[in-house]
Order: sequence, then structure tokens, then C-alpha cells
Amino acid sequence: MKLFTCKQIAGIDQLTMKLEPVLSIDLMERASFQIADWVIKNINHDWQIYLFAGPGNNGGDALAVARMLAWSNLKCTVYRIDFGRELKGDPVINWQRLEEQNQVILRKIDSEDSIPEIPVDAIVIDGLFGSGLNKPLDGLAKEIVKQINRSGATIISIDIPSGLFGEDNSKNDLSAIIKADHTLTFQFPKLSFLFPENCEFVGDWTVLPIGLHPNAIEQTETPYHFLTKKFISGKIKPREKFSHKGTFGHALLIAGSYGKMGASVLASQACLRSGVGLLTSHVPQSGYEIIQNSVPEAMTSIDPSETVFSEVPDISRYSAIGIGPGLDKKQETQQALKALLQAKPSKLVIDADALNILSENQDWYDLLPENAILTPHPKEFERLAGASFNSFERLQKQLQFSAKYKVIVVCKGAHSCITLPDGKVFFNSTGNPGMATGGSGDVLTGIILGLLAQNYSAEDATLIGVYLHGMAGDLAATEIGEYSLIAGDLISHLGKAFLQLE
Ligand SMILES: NC(=O)C1=CN([C@@H]2O[C@H](COP(=O)(O)OP(=O)(O)OC[C@H]3O[C@@H](n4cnc5c(N)ncnc54)[C@H](O)[C@@H]3O)[C@@H](O)[C@H]2O)[C@@H](O)CC1
Ligand SMILES: [K+]
Repeated sequence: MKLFTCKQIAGIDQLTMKLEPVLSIDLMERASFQIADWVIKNINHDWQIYLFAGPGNNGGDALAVARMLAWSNLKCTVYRIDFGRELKGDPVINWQRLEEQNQVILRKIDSEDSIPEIPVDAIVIDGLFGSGLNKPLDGLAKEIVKQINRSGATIISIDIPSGLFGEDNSKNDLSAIIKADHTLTFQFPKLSFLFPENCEFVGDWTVLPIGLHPNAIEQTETPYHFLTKKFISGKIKPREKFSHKGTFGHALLIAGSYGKMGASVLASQACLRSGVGLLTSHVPQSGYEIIQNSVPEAMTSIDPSETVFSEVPDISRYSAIGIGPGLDKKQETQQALKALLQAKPSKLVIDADALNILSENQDWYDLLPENAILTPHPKEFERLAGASFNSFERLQKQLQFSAKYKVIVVCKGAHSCITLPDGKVFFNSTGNPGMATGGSGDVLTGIILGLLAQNYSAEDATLIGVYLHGMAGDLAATEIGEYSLIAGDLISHLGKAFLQLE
């Protein structure tokens, strides 16, 4: 699914009106119906509803929603913020319709004294400001936001929490943003919803389709995408009847050191469960028995060192290489990593300690083979590319890094963010907090490696791998919950995840 900036969404709205065609007031009615329908299905009808309407179309939505809720006999009071300016356009029509309907109490807020006290068992519907916000909220609008946030009531935001920008909130006043429990957003999630620091404002979010025109969406170019099941399913290649293990490639995994062999075991198992034909796990001598006992399906390549990775094996036999989980950062490992990069493997996934070694040797970045896949978590990315003030700024750094070194970067987290050298950005839609557990990243490395070895392109291996990894986590969490989820559960649910994508 494409993701757009608020400005682009306004353009798509306009194009929809022209192409469908539909009047803006009717589009607003359609959008508002979706909100009202959700509210009617999801809230306790005995509760008082406080609707807050701002001066623009977001306020217009709130006015229309109030009328629709009153049809279902919900108890609504509308508070319209009055900056002393005339209402214009569709909000005026919706105000008049409300007055004519005469079933909703109408109030204006024109000073701090007229901001209502909101009981804790009320529902607040926040239609103060939407995607047309042009500066941080201040004055009366900010006071209303603070009062709503203080109330403890259940807050439902229309389209976007009032005060939040759809993209960059670096210069926003964070104390002047609604902290919604639910955000009901029109057609597309806004980019800022996907950044972890905005979770306290956005709450749970739901996308409500409002029938924006497919041609308008198609015509509007964007680098931003949200991974969907349909998109990923379309990338999975069926396994042909006459295939054999050679068809699915031979992966080399360089992982594990004395005391950290679990990383090698997890990544190896995940790689095998991702459909690779053959896997060789390169381990130090002390890891030999561990890997043989834990992953009998894997072949082994034994390092001369007793404890760490110190020497690159002959890489010509392998279709793809993964390196990093559990490696440690010993001097001999650093030099061996450098030698591997100098050997220019054509398909490479780099994770964990291999990334940490890189960040301590930044002059090696130029050695990174084109389309290498780097899978840092935010802290590792910070070591690689420097600190960022927030996720939006980090995304810009990530894009620069991908473009400069022609590599794919996966910044792991809720909605893991993938950047490609050509500037495309993909946010993942699968996964849950149960996956924030040791070894989860090793599993991802194994999955991506397995897909790469099967001759998926670096881009596809990354997108499929990240999506599958999250999906396996979601399937595991439905069975055992998020608390008890461990990395091994991701591996044992990979099969089911693949089945869902067929
Ligand atoms: N464009 C469309 O056709 C549709 C728009 N919809 C709704 O319209 C919203 C966007 O509407 P608008 O573009 O009118 O924008 P908003 O409703 O977000 O508000 C814009 C108004 O607020 C003022 N304003 C902006 N920032 C302010 C600030 N910091 N302090 C005080 N006043 C400020 C602007 O001058 C303008 O009057 C969407 O979020 C969505 O809720 C929906 O009705 C669906 C269809
Ligand atoms: K809003």
C-alpha cells in the first residue's frame, strides 16, 4: 500500500472529486459515516459523547459525525472552537444540518472559561484539527487539547490526533497534541503513525476506507509504502515439481562465538525453515558439537579458531552469505570481516556484531557490496550513522546511508523500516511486542539469508523476510501470548506463516 504525505492526500481528495465525480460535502459525508459507524459499533451507548470541532474540514467531519450518532440516539454534545472567524465551506453546511436536526446540544468555545470539564467516563471525539495543521497548536486550541488529555476520558481522533503533523514532528510542541486511545484515519495511515515516539498520541489506529479514486492513488508518486499481505504473497515463488535441493541455493552463515552459539543455532534453523536448499554454518571449533547436535540439517565449516570467527572460508560455493549474529568483536574477527567484504560476495546479509564492527571501522563502508542488506536495530543504526533526534530524522539518515553506500537497510522495531538505494521506503505491518526478545534478530537474519540463497533479489528477500518474521511472531502470539514468546517460537511458526502467503 502506498503511503502519502498530508499534502498529497489533500491532492488525492481533490482528484477523487474530479474523477468520480463527487462533491466535497458528499465525500465528507462518506468519511464521516465511516467514523460514526465505527463509533456506534465500538463504544458503550450509555456514555456521553463530547465532540470537539475545529475550524476546518476535520471539524466538518466531527459535525457530520454528531448528526449521525444522534440518529442512533447516542447522547452528543458538540463543542465548536470559535476563533471569531466565520466558518467556511463544508463545515458551515454541516453546522446548519446539525441545527436543523436539533438533536445535539451545540456549544461554542471562544475562551478558556468556556472549555468544558469532561467526565472520565465520557467519549471524546476529536475533530479539532486534521491534516491541514500548519503550525504547532497554541493559545485556546492548546488549552482545549490539554483539558481533553487531562480528563481521562476515552479519546477517539478523527483522521489524526489534533496537533500531530502527518510527517515531521521534530519542531512540534508535544504538550499540544491530543493523546488518543484510537485514531480512525482515512484511507491511509499517516507516516508519523509509524514512528514509535508518536504511539502515545496515536494510540491504536484503524484505517477507514473512504473510496478515494484508484486512479488518483495510482497517479500520485511516493517513495513510501506499507507492506501488505497481498503485496508479499505476490512475491512468493512456487516450488516447482522437479526442483531439487540445488535449485534452492546454498547459504553460508557465519555466526556464533564461544558463549554465543545460540545465535548461530537460531539463525541456522530459521534459514533452513525459509526454504533454502543447503546451509553451511561456519562456526569456531568450540561450536562444532553444538551446531551439529542442534541443527543436524546444516553442514558445518569449522574455523581455525577455538572461540571466534577468524578466517573466511572459500565463498565461491555459496549462493548467499549471512554474517553477524553472536560473532563478538575480537580483532581477528574484525580482520576476517574485512577480508570477507574485500572478497565482494554478491549476496550478503550483515547483522549484529558484524554491524558493530563496521561502525567501529567506518572507512570500510566503501567495501560494502552493492545491495548488501544491513539489519540494525535503532541502537546499532545509531552507531553506524550517528544519533538522531527522532524517528523522522533517523529515516532521513537511513535514506542517505542506503543511497550513499547502495545498500538496503532494515531498521528493526515496531513497523521495521526498510530503505532501498533508490530511495524507496517500506514500513512493515506485521509483528508484535512479544518479539522484543533475545534472538529475534538472529532469526530474521536467517530468514533473509535463506531467501537470498533461493535467488530472490536482495529487495524481495528483505521485504518478504521482514514481513514473514513479523507474521510468524503474530501467529506465535495468538497461541502463547506475547509474554512467553521466544525466538524459537518464531522459527516454529514460520511454516504457518508461509502457508498463509500461498
Ligand atoms: N479534503 C477532503 O476532501 C476531505 C477531508 N477530510 C477531512 O479534512 C481534514 C483536512 O481538512 P482541512 O484541510 O480543512 O484542515 P483541518 O481541518 O486540519 O484544519 C485546517 C484549519 O485549521 C486552521 N489551522 C491550521 N493549523 C492551525 C493552528 N496551528 N492553529 C489554529 N488554526 C490552525 C487552518 O487555517 C484551517 O482553517 C482531514 O484531516 C479530514 O479529517 C474528510 O472530510 C475527507 C475528505
Ligand atoms: K483530529
